[in-house]
Parts: sequence; C-alpha cells; structure tokens
Amino acid sequence: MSECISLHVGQGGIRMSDPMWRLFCREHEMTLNGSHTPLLPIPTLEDETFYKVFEETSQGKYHPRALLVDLEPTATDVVRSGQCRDLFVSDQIISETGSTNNTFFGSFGGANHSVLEESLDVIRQMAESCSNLEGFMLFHAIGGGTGSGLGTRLLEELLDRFEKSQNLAFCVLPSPQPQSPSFEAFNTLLAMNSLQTVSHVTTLYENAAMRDIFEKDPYVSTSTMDDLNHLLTQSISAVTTDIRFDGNLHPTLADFQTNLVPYPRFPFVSTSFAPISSFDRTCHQYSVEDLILSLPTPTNQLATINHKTGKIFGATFMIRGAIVPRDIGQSVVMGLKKLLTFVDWAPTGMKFGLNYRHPTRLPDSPLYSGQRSACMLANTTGLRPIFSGIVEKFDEKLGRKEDLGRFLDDGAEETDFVEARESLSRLVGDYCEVEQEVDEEEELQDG
Ligand SMILES: Nc1nc2c(ncn2[C@@H]2O[C@H](COP(=O)(O)OP(=O)(O)OP(=O)(O)O)[C@@H](O)[C@H]2O)c(=O)[nH]1
Repeated sequence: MSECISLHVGQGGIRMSDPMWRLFCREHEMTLNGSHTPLLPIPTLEDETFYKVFEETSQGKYHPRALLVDLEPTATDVVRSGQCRDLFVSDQIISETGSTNNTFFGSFGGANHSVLEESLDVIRQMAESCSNLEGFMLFHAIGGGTGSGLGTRLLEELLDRFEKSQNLAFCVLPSPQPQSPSFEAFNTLLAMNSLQTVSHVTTLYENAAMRDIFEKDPYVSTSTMDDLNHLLTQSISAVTTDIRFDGNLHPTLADFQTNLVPYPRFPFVSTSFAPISSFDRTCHQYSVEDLILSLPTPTNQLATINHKTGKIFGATFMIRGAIVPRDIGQSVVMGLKKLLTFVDWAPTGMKFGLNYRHPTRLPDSPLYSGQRSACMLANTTGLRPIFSGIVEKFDEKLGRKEDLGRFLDDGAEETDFVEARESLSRLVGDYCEVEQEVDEEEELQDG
C-alpha cells in the first residue's frame, strides 16, 4: 500500500478543500463525520485505494490524509464551522492570527517560520503513519503570499526530507486585470519560478479562463468563487481518479511525471475537462468521442492554452464512467491528431486511461456530471502566453516601489526578482524554439 498526503495552503487552497473532500467522501462512500457509509462493509486494509487518501483515527473514524494551513484564520475558521468540521481533526488545521496580503518572501522564509515548523511537524507525523508514503499533492492559489510562498517552501522542504517522494501541484493563477495589485504579479512570478524547480508536475488553472467558461454557458448567469471551486473539484477528481481507484494510467504520483514531463524544466501542464455544463442539461448524454474531441476547445480548458500554435510534449486522457475500450477507436485518435500537434521526439505522446468509476457531483454544484467524463492533461508549449503574460505583468508593476519595498523588507533581494524573471523568460524562449522547430519540420515535409 502507498499513501498520498494533500496540502491545502493559503486561503484559495483551503477554500478548494471543502468541495474537494466532500466529493471525495461521496466517491469513497464516506460520511462527512468521518464514518464509512453504514450499509457498506468497513474498509479493510486490502482496500488500498481507500487508505491512500484516508486514514483511520484511534476512535475508529476516518479522516483525509491532509493538512490545511494559512497565515490568517478566515478560511480555516470556515472549515472549522462548515460541513467538513467533523472530517478533519484539529491538528490538521493550522492557522495564525496574522494578516492577509502577505508577500511570497514573508511566507517563504523568516517571518512565519513557526507555521512552517508546525506544518512540517504535522506532515512528519502523518508520514509516520503511512506504510509507504508515495508523495504530496499541493493545492494553492499563487496570487497571495501564503499560497505562493509557504506552498512552494513546503514542497522544497519535503523534497529534502522525503527524498523518494513525488509531488503534484494544483496551482491557481490570478486573473490578470489592469487594476490587479502589484503584489499578485510579484508573488506569481516568484512562485512559478520556484515551482519550476521544486514541483515534479504542476497543473495550471486560471480563474479568468474558468470564469469565461461559465460566462459562455447559456444556462449560467453568473459565476461565483464557489462555482469555480466546484469546477476545479470536478477536474481534480478526474485527475486523481486513477490514484484513488487504482487505474491504469496514473496509479501513482510518479506516473504523472513519467507520462507527461520529458525534462524536469518543463513540469507545467494544462488541464481540460468535459463535460462542463450546467445542471439544467441533465438529459443530454455525451458520447465518449464527443467528450474527448471537445477537450482541446477553449470552453473546456481550465487555463488559456493555444492549441493551434502549441506543440505537445505529452498528453494523457482520462476517461471515466460508462465506457468500453472500443469507444476509443481510430476516429478519436485521428480526430485528436487534427486538433493537436505533437513534437516528434515526444517519448510518451498520447496515452489513454479508462476508469469505470462513474463521475459524481455534489448537490450544491451548478455542474452536471453525467454518466461519463473526460479529462486531458497536456504538457504543451501552448502554455507560453501564460508565462509571457506573467513576465509582462511583472514588468508593468515593477515601478511600484512601495510594493517592491514590502518584499525587500520581508527578506527578498532584487536579484531574486531578476533571476525569477530570467528563468521564466528562458522558459518562454524554450517554448518558442520548440514551436519553430516543429513548424520548420512540417514545412519541409509538406515539400
Ligand atoms: N479558484 C479560487 N481562487 C481563489 C479562491 N480564493 C482566493 N483565490 C485566488 O487566490 C489569489 C489570492 O490568494 P489567496 O489564496 O486568497 O491568498 P493567500 O495565499 O492566503 O495569501 P495571503 O492572504 O496574501 O497571505 C487571488 O488570485 C484569488 O483570486 C478560491 O476559493 N478559489
């Protein structure tokens, strides 16, 4: 048996934990007070996938293998009094009485060292109760200081302490708006630079892209942060189905890296999910082919990706629910090849995983779940506009000396920004080079 520990860091990461663990509980037949659904047999140690994400307490209840940590108590207080209040034990929730709007450096290092130490201590205890710790999943938003700084610092520390462990980060990027505060631009640049080094795989989500999806849905009039979190939850459930239910594509965290990341300096992937539609359309059942071929379209992409110019290093498709292997035939593969361009040296290319677990939805979710769902993770140069946007936003805000001063006060040095900017610009350059090479090869082949 092997286990995964989930880390929800900062307000965004903790707010995501509520729908996520409520959905996981439904999928694993658990009640929200930590009991197994009464009519079902109590899980035995042979139910390995159950124990992968849940742990038995000394009182015979079950709770998620998870840590929720923030440097101020708003989000943790909501969990402590919310629907999941009996699911987590008190040690799993750590918060300070500090302020919001921390900087990456304030959270990454010095100022909040006690929270870091406390978190590492709780993780150590959780790891000791694992028989074979596989690794960590990080859930965070990186516009704020805690999700960006403490989130990436934890990954760095854990790589050091658990050398064989793997990690998978679910990272929410802020919506780039002209009036957005400069500290968001600084935190994002620093966190992405750090993730490039400390994460094995990072799946990127953009609040703006997810909001666009809702706005284009004729059945949905508005989208709240809770709606975005329901969408994130559906996709996180799809991405982790094979880990939690022993599938064939990503049964371990290490398989994500093997299948998707050709070189460690390209750990970033995009997520697409289908169906995404409001609950009003329950009667429509999408075919497997419809679902898969809709994945590269903007209305199913949870971050803005340009698949027209982007070249793919590796892509995995996770199809779940009412499916049979012959549903993924030649027409699906040919259809995808028309929509996506792969680099010819990609060691893994396109991979499919089937899982017969039906998708599930929460009663308060505005989203439809249906009998089947499809999810694509793609490591693609189509992510380039996201990275160039981060660098541009940083350049635009650099003149805000006051905000920069807050970072310097928290221990940053100007070289930290220079290095982070250089490293992301280099990544943009690498993506460009790959795109040019593939285009030139295609032109040669076309004669
Ligand atoms: N998807 C989603 N994004 C969120 C949520 N809450 C905050 N965000 C985004 O997260 C970014 C701000 O980060 P937070 O997580 O609120 O802040 P933090 O990491 O706790 O950091 P500080 O409060 O600055 O210490 C902004 O871009 C928000 O749009 C949420 O519930 N869901």
